[in-house]
Amino acid sequence: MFEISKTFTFSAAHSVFSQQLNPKWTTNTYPKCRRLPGHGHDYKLTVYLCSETLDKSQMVTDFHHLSWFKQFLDRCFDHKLILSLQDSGTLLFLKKLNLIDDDVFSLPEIEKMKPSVKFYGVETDFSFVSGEIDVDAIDLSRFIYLTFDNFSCPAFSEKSVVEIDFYQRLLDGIALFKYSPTSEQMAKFFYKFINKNIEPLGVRCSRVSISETETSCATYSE
Ligand SMILES: Nc1nc2c(c(=O)[nH]1)N=C([C@H](O)[C@H](O)COP(=O)(O)OP(=O)(O)OP(=O)(O)O)CN2
Repeated sequence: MFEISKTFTFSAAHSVFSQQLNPKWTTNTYPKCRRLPGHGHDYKLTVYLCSETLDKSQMVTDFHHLSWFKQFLDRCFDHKLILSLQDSGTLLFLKKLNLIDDDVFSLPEIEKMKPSVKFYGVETDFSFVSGEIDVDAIDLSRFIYLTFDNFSCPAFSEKSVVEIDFYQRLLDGIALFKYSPTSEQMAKFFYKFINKNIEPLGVRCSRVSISETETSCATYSE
């Protein structure tokens, strides 16, 4: 069996609402990773691909054949704040901004004008989808991961310019993850996503490792 690996980096923040520290095992009992505004990491993500045989280039596959994944990371993870749809704090925050109601995401009107935003998502079967939200609301239960870009809205007053800038910076910067954004859940997400999308290339992702810091790492394989 051959195995190759390629390492990617991206900078992102997350809020780990699920953190619960056991005082018997740590002197740091305050779960600081739960803080809602999030904390950032320079993530290091290593993707391992395996194959029994080599292709016509005498490779498992060319390292460049992962450039689609690099593009996905740059567009959907780099400089995002990853929040969880399981986190009651995240849901309350988005509800207070009139962005969600139950499981439905929609854009609030700004001074009677209708905004629009592009979305990039990974659905529950791990397929990638993209589109535009304007008048339509979207059902959040379709997604394991959802992020936004290019929020825009016509502006006719100084007040709406400020409000549009607020929603643009907020929405272009947040990503909603179905699970808690721990290294473990993110490693599993990337493993499943890569395997779903790399199948036509004739190779398999054997594992994914993620490091948030120089000294910590989580790996997922099946
Ligand atoms: N098993 C996991 N443990 C922790 C995770 C995780 O995803 N899986 N995440 C965190 C936090 O995100 C934290 O910011 C990073 O972890 P940590 O290694 O504790 O980082 P520090 O730099 O604060 O560690 P020190 O070695 O104490 O300086 C926490 N745990």
